[in-house]
Amino acid sequence: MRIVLCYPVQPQHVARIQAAAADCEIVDAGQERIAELLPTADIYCGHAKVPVPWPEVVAAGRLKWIQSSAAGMDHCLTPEVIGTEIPVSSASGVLADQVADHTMALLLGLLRSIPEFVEAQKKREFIRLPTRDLCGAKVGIVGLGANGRRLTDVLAPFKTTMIATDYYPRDKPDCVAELLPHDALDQLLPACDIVILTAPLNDQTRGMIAAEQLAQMKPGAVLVNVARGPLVVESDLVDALESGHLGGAAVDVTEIEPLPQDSRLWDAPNTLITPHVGGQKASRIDDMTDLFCLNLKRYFAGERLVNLVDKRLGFPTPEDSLRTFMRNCI
Ligand SMILES: NC(=O)C1=CN([C@@H]2O[C@H](COP(=O)(O)OP(=O)(O)OC[C@H]3O[C@@H](n4cnc5c(N)ncnc54)[C@H](O)[C@@H]3O)[C@@H](O)[C@H]2O)C=CC1
Ligand SMILES: O=C(O)C(=O)CO
Repeated sequence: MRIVLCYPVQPQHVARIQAAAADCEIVDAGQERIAELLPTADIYCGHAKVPVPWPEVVAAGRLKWIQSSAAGMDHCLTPEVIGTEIPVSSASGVLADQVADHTMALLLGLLRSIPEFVEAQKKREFIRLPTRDLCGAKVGIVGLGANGRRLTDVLAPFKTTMIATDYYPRDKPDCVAELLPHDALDQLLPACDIVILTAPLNDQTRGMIAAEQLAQMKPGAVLVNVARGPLVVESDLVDALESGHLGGAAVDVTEIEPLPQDSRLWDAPNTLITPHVGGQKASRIDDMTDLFCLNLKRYFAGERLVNLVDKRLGFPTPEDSLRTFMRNCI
């Protein structure tokens, strides 16, 4: 069997994968050779950022399992892959701490006017500027998976009131006041001072925040997107910021990445943009390799994969999540 890798492994990671899959040939394709080598894979672990010939890969009939090295599955859940029996597992949970940290950095930076203070600092100006409070705010979280749940832990001490929506509205964390079904967005939006997007990108969520939803948000409310850019219709977001209806936006992800030089978002008022770094983490490759090795052992033992994705939905069910696996291990 041949395992093809497309995440930035080093020799020690390859050695660990080899130990977990003794009889397999391991090929580190990297981004440079993934399009060429994926059709030769029995098992694929990675996140190709270049176009991959999925119809050819599926037609070759060789691929038996995809382990994504990303939590977002939009890079590999093409119609061809969804239409096969090939199991797909996600990296959900591996980056949740960092995405929560980054969300807090964006949110607090925006509310406490940090970019304006940095600008003033550069000019050696010691001036007071208006700031806004996180404490006491009503925060809506759209998507209570690994990232959304970790974010509720981190937000809890800030004396906010949290409400959330999720596709599986169960196991409400104690710190969340209300957990609503995914189609109750029109209840969440008008109620919140801050709305944070942590849902996956799929046919249902693409463009879920457009002019109509932005108009439902409270005047002065803030939108934070740490999920995927296409959840939001970016031109509508810029309109809502320019009109002053929204009080600000913080985005780690944009419709097109890198954000095009001529995008209106660059100049939108009260907007913080980071270049999709929410999941950056010192131990990311080590932790991803841990998850892959765990799943390799389970795969060869004929056991159910951790983070097995429901391909129809595009994310793992709560029962298959890494969170449930970890809870059952304790
Ligand atoms: N900014 C970054 O660097 C990162 C971004 N991400 C993005 O964040 C997303 C979420 O990551 P995880 O929490 O790990 O995924 P996850 O798979 O653990 O959770 C997704 C959650 O969203 C819920 N959901 C699905 N459709 C929904 C809808 N229409 N409305 C509300 N909730 C819905 C699901 O029930 C699930 O609980 C990923 O799909 C990925 O696109 C993930 C990691 C890093
Ligand atoms: O894991 C993901 O989906 C990411 O976006 C990481 O950068």
